[in-house]
Amino acid sequence: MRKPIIAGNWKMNGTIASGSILIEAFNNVLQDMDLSCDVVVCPPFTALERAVTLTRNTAIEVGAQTMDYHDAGAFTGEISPLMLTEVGVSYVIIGHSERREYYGEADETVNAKIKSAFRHNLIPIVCVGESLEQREAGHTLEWITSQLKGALQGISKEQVSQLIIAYEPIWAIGTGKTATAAQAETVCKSIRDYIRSVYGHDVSNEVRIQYGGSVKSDNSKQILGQPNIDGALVGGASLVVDDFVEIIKAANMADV
Ligand SMILES: O=C[C@H](O)COP(=O)(O)O
Repeated sequence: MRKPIIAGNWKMNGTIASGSILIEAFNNVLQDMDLSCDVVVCPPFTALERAVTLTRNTAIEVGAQTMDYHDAGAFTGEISPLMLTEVGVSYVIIGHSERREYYGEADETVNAKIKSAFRHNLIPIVCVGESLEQREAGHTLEWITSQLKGALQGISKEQVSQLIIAYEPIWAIGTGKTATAAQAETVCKSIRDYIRSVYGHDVSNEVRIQYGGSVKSDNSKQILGQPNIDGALVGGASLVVDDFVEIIKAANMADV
């Protein structure tokens, strides 16, 4: 039985003040709910410390949107895993398609970041996903498998069972064009099959796989009801209290 996990990726949005208001609003609603899923918010770096303070003793955990894989050094502009753990962050998104596209993050970097995250007890949320061209050319599964192979090189079975894989088709991110529940399930199942083939049955049963890409309150129930989808990585809708709460409610009801 895998516990669903809903993570809100705020991307480069908001301020410390607006993020605090959002978290307080989530807290107000979630404290009265009987939560059976994990809830994570991933604000921009500058708002992380406040987010950790505001979520102390609540059901909400805090994640970062990326990090460097070095512990320290001459890496101007970067944030290290040590800096994240000092602030009290528990999760880190790694290899988001926007990082891959705009900042040249390759599978080798993603792999180094996952290893670094585990060295510092951060739980990685590892993103994979195909472009529209790849989907239309029928290369989706092959591409996702190659991304996973590169990302998970040298990662132990135990670590694979602890990380989160987020399947995010690039064409569905921020476009309002969601993958159908069936399309998302097909890819998430094939991810689980791949994990089974390399790491065995137990690991594949334990690893949690999220779907991300225009998840909203009105499509979350169907997506989260799929047998191989254990949660969602939510962008835009995670900035709207009612929408994010509805998605959490859908995960709470999902029979995974
Ligand atoms: O990390 C989140 C994803 O990129 C999805 O973003 P979106 O829900 O705005 O499409």
